[in-house]
Amino acid sequence: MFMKMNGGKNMDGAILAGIDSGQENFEYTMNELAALTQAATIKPELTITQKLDKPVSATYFGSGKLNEIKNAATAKSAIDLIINDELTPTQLRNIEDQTNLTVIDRTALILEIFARRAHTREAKLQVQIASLQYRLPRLRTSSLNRFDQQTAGSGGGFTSRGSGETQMELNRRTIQNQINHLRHQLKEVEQEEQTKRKARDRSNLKTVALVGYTNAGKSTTMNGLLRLTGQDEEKQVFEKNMLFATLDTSVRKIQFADNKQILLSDTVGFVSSLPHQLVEAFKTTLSEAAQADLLIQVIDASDPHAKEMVKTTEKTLREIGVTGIPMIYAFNKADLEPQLSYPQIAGDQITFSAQDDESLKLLIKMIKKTLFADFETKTYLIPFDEGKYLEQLNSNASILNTDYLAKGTLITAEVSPATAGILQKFEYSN
Ligand SMILES: Nc1nc2c(ncn2[C@@H]2O[C@H](COP(=O)(O)OP(=O)(O)OP(=O)(O)O)[C@@H](O)[C@H]2O)c(=O)[nH]1
Ligand SMILES: [Mg+2]
Repeated sequence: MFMKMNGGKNMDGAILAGIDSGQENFEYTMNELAALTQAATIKPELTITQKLDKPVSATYFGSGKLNEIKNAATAKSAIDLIINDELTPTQLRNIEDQTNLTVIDRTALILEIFARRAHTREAKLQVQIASLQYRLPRLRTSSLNRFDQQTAGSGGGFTSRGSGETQMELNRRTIQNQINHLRHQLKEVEQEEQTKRKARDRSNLKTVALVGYTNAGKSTTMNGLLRLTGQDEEKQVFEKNMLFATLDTSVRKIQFADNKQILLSDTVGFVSSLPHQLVEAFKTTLSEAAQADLLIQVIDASDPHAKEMVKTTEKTLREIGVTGIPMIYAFNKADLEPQLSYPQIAGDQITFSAQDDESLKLLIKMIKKTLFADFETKTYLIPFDEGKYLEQLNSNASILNTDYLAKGTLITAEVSPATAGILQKFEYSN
């Protein structure tokens, strides 16, 4: 695992480098790389970029640029080189040979952060598989050996290498076996999750999924909604100012004051160019959103790159097959932007703060309006000996009025199409 000998107190320094081939969001992805670097507790010392139409196939950067990087690293006492792209195994090896730095590409960096943040068994297995998958073609890429090699089981580690050809073959086979073994375990865990999911589906509740960029405030929104609707504190999820605080999916039932209920899920956040190994390994976790009736895309409105983040989120959603689900665009952290007035709704957008109750109430209103548009107001006369239907209404529907007549209870409520179907025989007309 990538653990610092000093316990992370004096962070390693790194040179950040990338190729600018005219892509429109280059600067944004370099900034994001710096944030990811910090999330892996490495200190970005200096950023070096090269304008090139496409990377040099053997060494990624041109040789002059590699020299510049090497000299800069010496001047800054940096020992890591973090590159804004996924490198080929050859590029990785060549750059390490030429610079004597530990080369960490964007994929390895994100994998490392995920490895550190994974808490649930499912997330741990998913990260381990993705990490091994990344390592497999790169087994002999490096001659530097700064990181512990006992990583195969724990899922982390930027690099790994064998001492010779035979050792390498052995490593390769071992890793492949390990991947197979972990996949098998993951399947079992996923099946358990699947069973839970099926039970939830049977409950027939509308489901809402929070999606969006990492650190946008999804978990804070979830916790705010839970608190406001009086759910137990233990139902709260983990929220923190760091990239990829959440790596698993939490689903909670929420009952509003008018008895309407939903299932709300909070899950992994996105980042630009999420490594394909991770998308693959996390598919089941991510696909929670695919089953939702409504998506709430949480956006950090205080981030200057909010627009790009929306694009990234939508691209990732398409990649994991989440399309055609109604979406609320929730522009969060409005409290940090003095020029924004909040809470405020415009069409399918809300400007709000997940830490502000008035905001959350307005969000609830919006959720209800979208999800329960097909609810109808009906009046029923339920005979006294059919009490179970009355109970059902009282616990599931928003009751607008109740009266007691000689023949039974006269009750007016807002009901779902399903409930309306069941209660049709009691419908009251005067
Ligand atoms: N000022 C302010 N900070 C907020 C608001 N909402 C969330 N935050 C902060 O933003 C940080 C990230 O919040 P999370 O809820 O953990 O973000 P997330 O989207 O779940 O992030 P990941 O789990 O990493 O994908 C935390 O430090 C929150 O306290 C808000 O409305 N205003
Ligand atoms: Mg979260």
